[in-house]
Amino acid sequence: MSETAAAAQTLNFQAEVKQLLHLMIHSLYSNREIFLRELVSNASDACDKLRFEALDDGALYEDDPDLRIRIGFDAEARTITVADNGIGMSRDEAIAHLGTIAKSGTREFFGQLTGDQKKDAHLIGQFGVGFYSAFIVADKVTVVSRRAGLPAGEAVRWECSMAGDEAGAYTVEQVEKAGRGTEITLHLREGQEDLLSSWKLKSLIRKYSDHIVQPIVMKKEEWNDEEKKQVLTDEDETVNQANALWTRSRNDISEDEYKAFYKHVAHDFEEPLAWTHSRVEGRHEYTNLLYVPKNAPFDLWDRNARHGIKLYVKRVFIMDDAEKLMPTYLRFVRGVVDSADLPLNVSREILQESKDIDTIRSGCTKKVLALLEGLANGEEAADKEKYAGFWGAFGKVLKEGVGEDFANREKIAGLLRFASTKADTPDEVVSLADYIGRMKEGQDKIYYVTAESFNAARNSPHLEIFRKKGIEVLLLSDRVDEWVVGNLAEFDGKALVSVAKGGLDLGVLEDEAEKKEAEKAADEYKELLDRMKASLGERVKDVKVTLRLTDSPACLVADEHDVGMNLARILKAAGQDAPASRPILEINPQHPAVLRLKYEEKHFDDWAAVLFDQALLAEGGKLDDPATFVKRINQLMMAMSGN
Ligand SMILES: Nc1ncnc2c1ncn2[C@@H]1O[C@H](COP(=O)(O)OP(=O)(O)OP(=O)(O)O)[C@@H](O)[C@H]1O
Repeated sequence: MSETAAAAQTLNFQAEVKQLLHLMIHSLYSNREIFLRELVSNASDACDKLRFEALDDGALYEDDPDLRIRIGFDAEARTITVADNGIGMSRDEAIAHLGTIAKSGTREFFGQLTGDQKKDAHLIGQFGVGFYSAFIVADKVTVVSRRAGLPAGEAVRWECSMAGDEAGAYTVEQVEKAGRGTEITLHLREGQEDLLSSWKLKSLIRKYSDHIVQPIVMKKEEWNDEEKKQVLTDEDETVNQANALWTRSRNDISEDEYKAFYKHVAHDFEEPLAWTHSRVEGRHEYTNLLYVPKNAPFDLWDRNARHGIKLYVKRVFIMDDAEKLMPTYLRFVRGVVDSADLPLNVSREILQESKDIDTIRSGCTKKVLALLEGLANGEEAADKEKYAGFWGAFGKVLKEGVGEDFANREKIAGLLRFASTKADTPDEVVSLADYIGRMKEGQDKIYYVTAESFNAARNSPHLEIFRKKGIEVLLLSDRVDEWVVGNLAEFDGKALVSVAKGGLDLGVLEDEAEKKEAEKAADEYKELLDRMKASLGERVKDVKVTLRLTDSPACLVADEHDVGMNLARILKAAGQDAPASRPILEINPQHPAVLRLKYEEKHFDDWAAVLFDQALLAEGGKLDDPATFVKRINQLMMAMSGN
């Protein structure tokens, strides 16, 4: 190792770390006890990693094969130490892991902070507080760590001291450390003295870290008659249960234990929304304990975001973030899968190919969908409330499943919730089953409209006839909704039909008299339709008399097999080529503006263009040439006022 690396060096924190430290202290103070949970959680992960790496290289255990976490305190020095004999950190790793935040989406996360302590505390919880939570209770933190496999002389000492509540820099230097692993010493702030007690620390461990797989040991205390107080002995005692929670039977695990374990695996601050725990036997034997979080993580939409499943094989930790274990549309699920059959040396590459993994994934997917169904259809009001919460946080992600998971499509479709014309509010509360239950006598289709915003959907002219007849229409305004309807042709035998595509066929809901009227109008208006078509030229595929409108003069519809207008716009915005297709302009023969057009000579082309453009605007489209549109409107207004 070079001289410079060995000498103490002062390095600056990444700007975001400084910000996080500051926020942590100010926003999380009322949750100060979590620091112990976070440090123990990291220590446990470090032990897991060592156990896994040692599968290939047993020498990493050195002469210390029993993994454990040790917690101690020194009342005089006012310190608490959390030590593990896990994988440890090299100097470079300490700099990278403790001096920077490498998570994707970090900048976006900081952009969301508001300065309101309560809200920010919540956000920080979602971001993951981790190691830095030590600074809630300590104003100086010293980390001494040696990576397994490195010689005793190549350990690193990392230290950061806060001046007031600010810390801008830390020091690293090379030191000796006999045992591998990490020892973190917290120099407590004023007012934290209550933490310097065996009783207090033990109760925190039992409360937050009971489920940790490795033993958490502390020195035993004994009553000393001479000193008339409890004194520490040299004897160790294990404070936690120290067994893998998921291997225990469901009946033996309390709600609180499940919740505490969730916070560890998910690095979440909040309690989970729901969980499913089962042992699957048969061709493949595995245990899964899967949680649905309450809130979306800050990086839900980041393609490189971590996935939340930890894979174990026969209780040996294999990997975090095993993305193959959950389909992408369930990427918010957190938890553990422990397989009895996979080889211990399984790698990400092997997972990609493994049929066993496919089976486990499909089993886990079913479990999560069943869990969600249980909430969605639950008798208890609390379940429904939970499902509404789930939908608010993850509904958009679940929608992706309709196109992604063919085998479970109908099930996923059953879990979807939409806004509709029934309530005419943006709240997504209507299931397809609700919709079908409310269908009109003789109605055999599920109608929907897609638009870029809820208001554009709600006010779409295409809804006029539906509103008049009291037929419910789903109002879809998420981008992903186009993907949903593009992949979901029917539900429960009922076709999903866009109200803005193809010829409107209301089947038996159609009024015969109206139909006749329209046919008559089509004959009567044939000449006008032809003239308009000729005038609009390339902009339209056809011009027809409509059945859809009651109030508006015109609307645009896509031909049956063409890409819908909203989807075409989304594709265009995403830089993708939508197949070029022209819309059909439908005109309302009852409307005075249309009636008038029959007799228009001089300004016919302007009228036709304005009708087209306003139909385009009404359904959320953008004008190619807004200036000309405005000019035409002005000209027509002047013409009407006799100028
Ligand atoms: N006891 C430890 N032994 C070895 N490495 C550690 C230890 N504690 C922390 N680290 C390293 O520092 C990194 C950062 O820890 P930190 O707790 O801040 O975040 P995290 O655990 O990765 O994620 P989260 O913020 O979600 O908790 C860890 O990923 C790990 O690589």
